[in-house]
Amino acid sequence: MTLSGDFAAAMVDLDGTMVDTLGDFVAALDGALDELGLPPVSPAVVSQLVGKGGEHLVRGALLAGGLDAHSADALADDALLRYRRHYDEVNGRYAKVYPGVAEGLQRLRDRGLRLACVTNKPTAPSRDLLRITGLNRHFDVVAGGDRFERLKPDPMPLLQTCAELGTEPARTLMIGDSLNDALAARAAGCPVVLVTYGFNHGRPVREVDADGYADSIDELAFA
Ligand SMILES: O=C(O)COP(=O)(O)O
Ligand SMILES: [Mg+2]
Repeated sequence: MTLSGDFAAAMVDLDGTMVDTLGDFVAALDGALDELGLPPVSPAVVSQLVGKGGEHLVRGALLAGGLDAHSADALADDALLRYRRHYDEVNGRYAKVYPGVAEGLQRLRDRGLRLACVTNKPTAPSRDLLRITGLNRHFDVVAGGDRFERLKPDPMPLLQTCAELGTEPARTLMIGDSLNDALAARAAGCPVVLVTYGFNHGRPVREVDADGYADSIDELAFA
């Protein structure tokens, strides 16, 4: 797809946009659930829970495992700690970079855009995953969810990242895979393109209001 505008930078989401991390999420959740004596959750359920941060993922997995809301809330903090420990262990093991990502990021850089990774995943595992996949060399900034008071879909992570990049939101393209990214971008005043292969909370991504949709980051062209 072709974008028109004078872009100074791009903010790129991580899970579902650059890297298919479903296998890592499933393995880490299963490790935590097993310690708690709970059954594993299916990848299909996990894929609908990804993108809104670890708290949302773990609570959703507990509910999907049959716990009622009260029991899920009571277990949530403990389960989250176990999940994060397992995630750090498996981070990158089952992850796959989507086709066209490395090439697409290189093309954005060749156009002179500065790049930031803006994800609801915490910063440390995000940096590790970008290093493991070799994508880290493209990024000036890696902004994980723990750096901000509020996660996407709040515009705060995008606005603060634009400030760090020194770019105006209107000239900073958001590339994401979900409603979460699109809502954050709209509220921040950033143009937004959604990739068509990601998670989007289990819903068709073209239902989401965005400036465009791309089958790969490498497909992005500029007028
Ligand atoms: O939910 C998460 O932990 C991360 O999701 P995101 O990289 O798509 O923001
Ligand atoms: Mg995502």
